[in-house]
Amino acid sequence: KKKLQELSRNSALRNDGFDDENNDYIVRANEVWMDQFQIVSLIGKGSFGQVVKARDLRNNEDVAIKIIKNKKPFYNQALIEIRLLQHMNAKDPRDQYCVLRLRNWFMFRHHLCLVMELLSYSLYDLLRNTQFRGVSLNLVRKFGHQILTCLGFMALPEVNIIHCDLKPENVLLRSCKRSAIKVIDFGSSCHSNEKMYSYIQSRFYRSPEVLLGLPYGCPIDMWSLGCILVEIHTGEPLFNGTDEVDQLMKIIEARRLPPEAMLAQSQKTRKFFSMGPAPGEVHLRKGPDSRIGMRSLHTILGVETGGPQGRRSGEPGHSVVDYLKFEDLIEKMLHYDPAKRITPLQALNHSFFKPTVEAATDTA
Ligand SMILES: COc1ccc(N)cc1-c1cnc(N)c(C(=O)c2cccnc2)n1
Repeated sequence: KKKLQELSRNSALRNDGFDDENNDYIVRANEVWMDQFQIVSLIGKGSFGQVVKARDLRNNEDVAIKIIKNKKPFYNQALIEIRLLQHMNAKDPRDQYCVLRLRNWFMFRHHLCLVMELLSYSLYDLLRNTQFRGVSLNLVRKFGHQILTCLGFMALPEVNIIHCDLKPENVLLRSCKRSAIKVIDFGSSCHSNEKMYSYIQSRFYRSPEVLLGLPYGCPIDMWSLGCILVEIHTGEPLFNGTDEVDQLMKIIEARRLPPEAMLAQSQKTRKFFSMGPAPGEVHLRKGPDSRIGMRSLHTILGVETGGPQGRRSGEPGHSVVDYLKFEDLIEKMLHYDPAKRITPLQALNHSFFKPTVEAATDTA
């Protein structure tokens, strides 16, 4: 057995030559699997494995196949993703809540494979196509409404799932010609009452309660959404921390200090703050206290100065009134206290999503 392990470690003979040194399946274009799936091309790679575009010859449709790494931890996490996707798809039979559809799954050459509907580019790809200048407020409104519909569905008592990794890369256009989107990648997700990890969410989109190691729930996805909606309009991440401490510092610059109660409850406060002599007195460990509140949303969005970098000045749909509504919604999405943070259903009723007189009378 030792000899065989030695052999497989050193030689190219991994999984009979089907795998590379990262336990990823070696993707070969035009390969036909089980007389049904013809591999077309590689779409994306991640820690989980790879995603390929394929032709389902039996159902005559293009699909995306997520080929999970031939390694136990990735296999186990993918089984959770399958269970969550099946649960959500079953609760949304008419496909109304912008959740990725899982078509099928199977084992192939020791790789767990998830067959998914084929979507198009991600919001990150879209941002890149604007040279990171951002998309219009009207498009932000369309994307925001759909993602909130998805979060509202996930927060339903009979669904009760937290995404845990909402970011522009995980929101995909359904087709490159329309603004319809779907939320993907439930590989880090969990049921609200089955939380397994404390180290979750991609850093830029990580909520204060997760940064402070506090109990968390569905509101962590609302925090991420607040960061995402600002980013897709300005073109840049709202809080681009270089590490966890810097991440919270960047948040404090814009949102002032977290509530006393959250700091008192956190076991990680010392990581971010030094405590002053007076009770409740805190000082930032990194950077001067003077940075607190120095980067307001009002300025970042350019509410009264023609939008981000003044680039939207005079553009229809980008008036001060439009921006004041947008700023107010984001303020509520970025409440420190998860219990006070706006919920998806409340957000869907916010004035930012109400049609304006111009838009309503715009019969042109
Ligand atoms: C043509 O398809 C894509 C092109 C670009 C990007 N960024 C994603 C896709 C795409 C299309 N359909 C899908 N179902 C997926 C995924 O599910 C996916 C892609 C990368 C990582 N994780 C999931 N990804």
